[in-house]
Amino acid sequence: MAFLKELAKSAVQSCDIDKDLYLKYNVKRGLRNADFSGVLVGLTNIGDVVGYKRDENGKIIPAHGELYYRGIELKDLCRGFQKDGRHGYEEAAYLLLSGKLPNPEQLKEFTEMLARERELPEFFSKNMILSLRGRCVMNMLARSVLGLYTADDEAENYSPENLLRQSISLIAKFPVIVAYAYYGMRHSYQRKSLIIRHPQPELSAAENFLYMLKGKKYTKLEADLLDLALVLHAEHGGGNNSSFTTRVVSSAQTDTYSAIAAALGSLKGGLHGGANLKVVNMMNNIKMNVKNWEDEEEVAAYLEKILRKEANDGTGKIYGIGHAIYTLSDPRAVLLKEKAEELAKEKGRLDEFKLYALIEKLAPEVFYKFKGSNSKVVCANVDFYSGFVYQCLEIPEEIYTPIFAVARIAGWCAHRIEEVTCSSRRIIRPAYKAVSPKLKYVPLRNRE
Ligand SMILES: CC(=O)SCCNC(=O)CCNC(=O)[C@H](O)C(C)(C)COP(=O)(O)OP(=O)(O)OC[C@H]1O[C@@H](n2cnc3c(N)ncnc32)[C@H](O)[C@@H]1OP(=O)(O)O
Ligand SMILES: O=C([O-])CC(=O)C(=O)O
Repeated sequence: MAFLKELAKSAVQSCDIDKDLYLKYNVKRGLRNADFSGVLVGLTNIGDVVGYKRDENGKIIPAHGELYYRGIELKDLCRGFQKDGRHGYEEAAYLLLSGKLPNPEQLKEFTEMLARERELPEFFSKNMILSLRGRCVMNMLARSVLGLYTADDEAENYSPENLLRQSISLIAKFPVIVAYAYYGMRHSYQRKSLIIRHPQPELSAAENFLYMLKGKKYTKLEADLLDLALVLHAEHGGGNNSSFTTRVVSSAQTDTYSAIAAALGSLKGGLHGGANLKVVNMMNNIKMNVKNWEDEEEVAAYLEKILRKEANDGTGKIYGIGHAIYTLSDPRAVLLKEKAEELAKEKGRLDEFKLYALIEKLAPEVFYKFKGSNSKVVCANVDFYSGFVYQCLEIPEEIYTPIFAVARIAGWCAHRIEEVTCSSRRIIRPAYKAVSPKLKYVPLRNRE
């Protein structure tokens, strides 16, 4: 232990870089400009995330968020399939992958192809169920994705048709693997029964996922809500951490499974997709420590305590709040909140919903007071309400972040195809300036 402690001290000392050096060399920390906008690093035809406007001098003007999948506004897409009374994830995935909305025949064929592709390769299925020990479903999913490489005879074929075939297969298999991995984890770590349900081809992606998790015990509203959550999480431009990871790894001309395993590692992070579970844990902490959930002063004081690193997990983060692009609102959080309220009423959890809504209202005010008037404009992001929705759906919390992956696999695949096939592609290789002094090599015998 003492040796490791010493080693860690030395590592930390030799890793630290003065913030002023970033200014001196004009390096954008986190690839973010001083006005909080992102450094432009790529072009895409897939998703467009709009979080602010600019005035004639180029200054950022906060605005309500808009999200477009292949040029179509997300809220219009959602209203479209909701109005028809059908599920929308298959349509969204088709749109993201192909660039166009499907006609009825194309949607039928694509849906049937997805349903067929849900079956896992037999050797893999048996092997996985028996050997998938692990405590983290995201990591189990990443390992399974790498395992699928072995089952794919065309794993290294980068033709557009093959990339699409692999994409459809992964979109179809992700929910199945997550359900099996969850039950495998529960079996090996919590000593509970191992439940294996076979995927049902006649069900939509959302229904089939609920079926594999809970059997037939789900309502129409629950399936509709999960479908909406999948559509809302399917894509978010090229710059979000996991899609950018997919693009960086894909730009080196590696295989689909390696690129997607890397994206999963990114999404798991607590500042990205992992925030949905962090929000639920934070809310549990708030519920325990705030006596009156309707008292604005008491709630605000506790949020300030979180920012001061004196409460919750001590990181100073209010999870589910803030976004790299959105300022006044995240359109996905707006759409999810609407439905979350409906669901909370049905489930008798309106008190909790109201506490979420109060925190959504108070967090930006508390944040500005704490950070000062030049701080960035923050709002609730998609992760703020999603965990609450999954709680209402009685989905185990171990798979909150995996659900994000089940949805985002469509966006990752679209970005991979764009990165690999685009005629203007180049390996992504930015520059790092070395700021450490040059030292002389000292022979081992002469060192202290
Ligand atoms: C699907 C998604 O990935 S949505 C995002 C999910 N993540 C979360 O909800 C975690 C909480 N939020 C955050 O950490 C951030 O808002 C992020 C990571 C989402 C966006 O980050 P950025 O746009 O890079 O903002 P950045 O982290 O530079 O924030 C600027 C400052 O505000 C602070 N800040 C931003 N959001 C928060 C927050 N929710 N709580 C506390 N402080 C925050 C940062 O710590 C930073 O402070 P500093 O200048 O003193 O270092
Ligand atoms: O865009 C981001 O930085 C994070 C996000 O909301 C997402 O990936 O859905």
